[in-house]
Amino acid sequence: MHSDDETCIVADSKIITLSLWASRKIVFHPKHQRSNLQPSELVAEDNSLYVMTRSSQNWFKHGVPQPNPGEDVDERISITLRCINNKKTRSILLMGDSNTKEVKFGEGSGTVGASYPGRRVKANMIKDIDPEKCVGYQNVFLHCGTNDLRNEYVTGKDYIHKLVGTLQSKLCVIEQLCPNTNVFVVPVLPTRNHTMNENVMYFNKLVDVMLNKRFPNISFSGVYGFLDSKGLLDSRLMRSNSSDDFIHLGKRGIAKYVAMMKSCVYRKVKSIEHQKTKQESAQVVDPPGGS
Ligand SMILES: O=C(O)CCC(=O)C(=O)O
Ligand SMILES: [Fe+2]
Repeated sequence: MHSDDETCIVADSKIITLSLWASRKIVFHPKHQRSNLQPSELVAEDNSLYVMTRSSQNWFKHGVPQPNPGEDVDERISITLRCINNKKTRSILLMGDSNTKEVKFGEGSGTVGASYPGRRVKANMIKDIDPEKCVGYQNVFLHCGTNDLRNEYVTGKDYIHKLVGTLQSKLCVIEQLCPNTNVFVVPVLPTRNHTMNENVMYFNKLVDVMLNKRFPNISFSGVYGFLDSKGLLDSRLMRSNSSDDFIHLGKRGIAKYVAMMKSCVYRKVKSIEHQKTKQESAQVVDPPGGS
């Protein structure tokens, strides 16, 4: 039993298997204990195709059971087609509020660019983060927005502690579903509203502590280049056409945000490659069987 979950397989792609010459049973087993999914199976007939989603690989293992000893079965061949992208180590899923809406993935000017394929998924509040959407991406950016921290919602420090608890439980599920994905939590960008900023800073501080304690591999950085000398969101990075919008990034701000994401991914990919090379050369140097 196995999953087709190699990192080079494109996240939203289909995996297609063509069966020829004979039929076989294909079995599917859930991979995670916490999931309430049931095992299932299908018969792949001669001259048929069956299709699996890439993300189903994160939930199920599949396989073709061996014939019983002495059982006489016709020969079968299967051909499996997968969509591969060699830039996959740089694939990005960006999940966040309206401030991430203008981040455009794809090719051409004003986009993230073809070297970093990906997509943006809306999550206006922390409760809207959908861990299943992260599967298949090598890099996930969770952009915590200000919606949860609106002055009218924040009833006190307990409320902010609870929010961080919700974020922690979302991260636990992401960790389980996508153990090999690099996760980046982007701190909430301070705004130009002082009262809101107090809540933002308190939330960011708690998230920092929670990540250090529970998820030491998750990166949490990227805000400070967006602030002016007073610690407020730099007005030059904001939308210029509306004076009462004290939250949203404009074109320049979005470009800076995209550059920040790309540099986070680039540095992470390089450090993973570096670690791998170090491990490989250690294996070459080590005498077989150890000392
Ligand atoms: O032969 C089959 O139907 C399964 C093939 C398969 O799982 C694979 O090639 O990854
Ligand atoms: Fe497979």
